Amino acid sequence: FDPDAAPAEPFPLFVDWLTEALAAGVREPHAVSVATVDADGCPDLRVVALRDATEAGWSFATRADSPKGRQLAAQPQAALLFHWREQARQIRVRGSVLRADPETAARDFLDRLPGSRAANLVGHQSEVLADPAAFPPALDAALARVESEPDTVDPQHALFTVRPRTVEFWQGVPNRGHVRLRYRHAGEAWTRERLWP
Ligand SMILES: Cc1cc2nc3c(=O)[nH]c(=O)nc-3n(C[C@H](O)[C@H](O)[C@H](O)COP(=O)(O)O)c2cc1C
Repeated sequence: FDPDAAPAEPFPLFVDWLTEALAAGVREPHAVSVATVDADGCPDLRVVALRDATEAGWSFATRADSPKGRQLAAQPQAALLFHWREQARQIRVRGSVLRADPETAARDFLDRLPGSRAANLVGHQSEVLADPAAFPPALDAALARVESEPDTVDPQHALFTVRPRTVEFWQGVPNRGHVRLRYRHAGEAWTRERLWP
């Protein structure tokens, strides 16, 4: 990784690194950790699937009524972390979070495979499952609904975009002289700065 040859903005570098991760055989490079904070300021963290990435930001989908959905409604800030172990690389993104309009979220929902839509429609994400036997019939009912009403959209399906304020590209180096390049959005333009390892 030659930071002096890096582009002026972070998004093209993300695309380069993602392309290289796929070529290097990184498994599930689109799995990304998302950090949010709860009402007490306590961090929360989980993995989600990256749905899209553009100049405007990094997007993922979840239920609006899940803990992360509620945390983002109250405090629309998040951090993302990609860790590509095979390449000793990580990418850190921090920024404000924007929820997509219902039409965009509906398109994202209908783009999914039937099994994924059914699993979403079951709902109750992260609620206590007092009786595990309650899940299979709930999933079967949701699958039947997806089959009989294929245009059904889960109103709780939400698409969130993290709009980057900082993006850091971290390349591990065996001698510990890890190469770090941080992009910082300052006003209209991006600033690039090297960081001590
Ligand atoms: C590889 C992987 C991908 C995942 N993708 C998603 C996802 O795209 N959306 C989602 O809501 N949960 C996803 N999950 C489950 C979340 O990690 C988490 O368990 C769930 O969303 C509940 O989080 P919450 O209680 O913080 O809201 C994924 C888990 C893994 C391991």
